[in-house]
Amino acid sequence: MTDLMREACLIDGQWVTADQWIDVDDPATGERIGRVPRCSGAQTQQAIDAAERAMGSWARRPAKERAAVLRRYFDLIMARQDELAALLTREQGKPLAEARGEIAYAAGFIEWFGEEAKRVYGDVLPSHADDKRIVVLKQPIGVVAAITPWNFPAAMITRKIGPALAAGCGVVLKPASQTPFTALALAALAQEAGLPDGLFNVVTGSAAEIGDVLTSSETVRKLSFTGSTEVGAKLYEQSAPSIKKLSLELGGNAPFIVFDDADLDAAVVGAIQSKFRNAGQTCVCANRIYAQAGIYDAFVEKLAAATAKLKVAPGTEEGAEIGPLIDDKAVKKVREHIADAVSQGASVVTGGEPHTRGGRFFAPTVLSGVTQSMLIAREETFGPVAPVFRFETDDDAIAMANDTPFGLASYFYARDLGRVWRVAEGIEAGIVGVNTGLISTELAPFGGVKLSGLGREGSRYGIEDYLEIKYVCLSI
Ligand SMILES: NC(=O)c1ccc[n+]([C@@H]2O[C@H](COP(=O)([O-])OP(=O)(O)OC[C@H]3O[C@@H](n4cnc5c(N)ncnc54)[C@H](O)[C@@H]3O)[C@@H](O)[C@H]2O)c1
Ligand SMILES: O=C[C@H](O)CS(=O)(=O)O
Repeated sequence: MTDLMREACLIDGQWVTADQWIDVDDPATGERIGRVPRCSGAQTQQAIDAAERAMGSWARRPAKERAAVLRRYFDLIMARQDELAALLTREQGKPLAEARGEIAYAAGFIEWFGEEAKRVYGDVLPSHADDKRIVVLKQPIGVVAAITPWNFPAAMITRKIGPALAAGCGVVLKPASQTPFTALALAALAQEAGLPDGLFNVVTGSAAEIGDVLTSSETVRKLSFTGSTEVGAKLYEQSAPSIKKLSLELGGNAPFIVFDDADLDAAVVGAIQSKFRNAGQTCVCANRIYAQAGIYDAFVEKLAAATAKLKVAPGTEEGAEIGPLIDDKAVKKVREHIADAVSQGASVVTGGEPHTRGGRFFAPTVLSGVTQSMLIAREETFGPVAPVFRFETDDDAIAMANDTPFGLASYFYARDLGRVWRVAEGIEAGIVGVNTGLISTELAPFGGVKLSGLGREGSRYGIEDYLEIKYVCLSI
């Protein structure tokens, strides 16, 4: 059975190391769990060259054959779900139940795009002359560079390699240095599934050094990045000279609106699910909760009561619901947001302090009396803090929700049909959850507008970004 714990990188089908190493720690304990190579720029270039060599024959294989390999890959990931989840929790910290869910979600992208491989259709279009025929081909875009974040160490990877491999592309992946082991385990299983040597490469190391090689390479035709808007903008700029096709899944600042006709108990469940998943460390977490004046006090009371019941514990502990934050910097940002809000008049209804477990554990928190002028309204907290703002009218709610340069996810609870349509159409976001706090599925187009990014991942739309359209004009 394939060994999943790899302290080496995969380049051209070989597991390689480097002269220098990067330590990886367990966010729940701070203890070192292993190390990964600090790959060089030259090794990154070797990975690009390997991906280019391997993709030729892979793309020429019938789609049905590529699909069969991806199906085997899906089956292998699901067969090792528990071990992969345990590895993911050790390096990222999320509760084991959430990690198992992420592994299934991640495998879903491999399954979905394995099937989509067989449905990459071209066109024959009505011609402009009787001696001409117009044919449209769809072909793999070329070598893909993928750079991924630490908060979903499996799903953010397969959301990229799934469509890339299905389209016939070669891939070089740079995972986050905080969570490399899940990526390397996925690479080991890809080898077992039968992906050709060199088609899928994983390099760990200095983000800037590896990023420079990936963005400046003219062999790399596509960059798919998930992470902060700040880094995304930098990579966008670095990619410009080589005119790459980019997918950017960036930061968010999701509004969660509760109208006075909402089912309050359902809204509380949805707010808890959206806000506290992964201890608030997801790009689609409710970052600002707006409650209409007439139900504000009742909603805050219900939300605080449910929040106070959440179990804070290491992800491996039975019943854990809120794991540790990823690092000390994350704890510092949460504390800054709370302190700034309280200094401007907000109140801590529950939580508000680091958890008694110490380390990177933070008590799930509800703030009331929050206003748009506070840091927590303008920045992505990326932690377990639920700030509740009061609003009067529907127009006020839409205006406050849109008062951000971001536009990834948004949520609202209401039952009036006209209100649902007006708000869903008025919110500036790529994703709108109506009477639900959970929107994540490989079957839907995931992505943002404004500073939250470019492109969509998942769904039948997700493979288009890994294809080029070729117009063939036939003279007959
Ligand atoms: N839109 C989405 O789907 C989505 C999903 C998850 C996370 N995110 C966002 O990601 C952020 C948190 O994740 P993070 O802290 O890992 O983000 P980050 O931007 O710091 O890092 C993301 C990845 O980019 C790499 N990186 C950093 N600087 C780089 C550089 N100069 N050149 C090349 N690569 C570089 C990192 O090593 C990591 O692999 C949040 O803003 C969150 O909203 C967005
Ligand atoms: O952090 C953002 C991820 O995209 C989370 S999910 O895909 O919505 O689960």
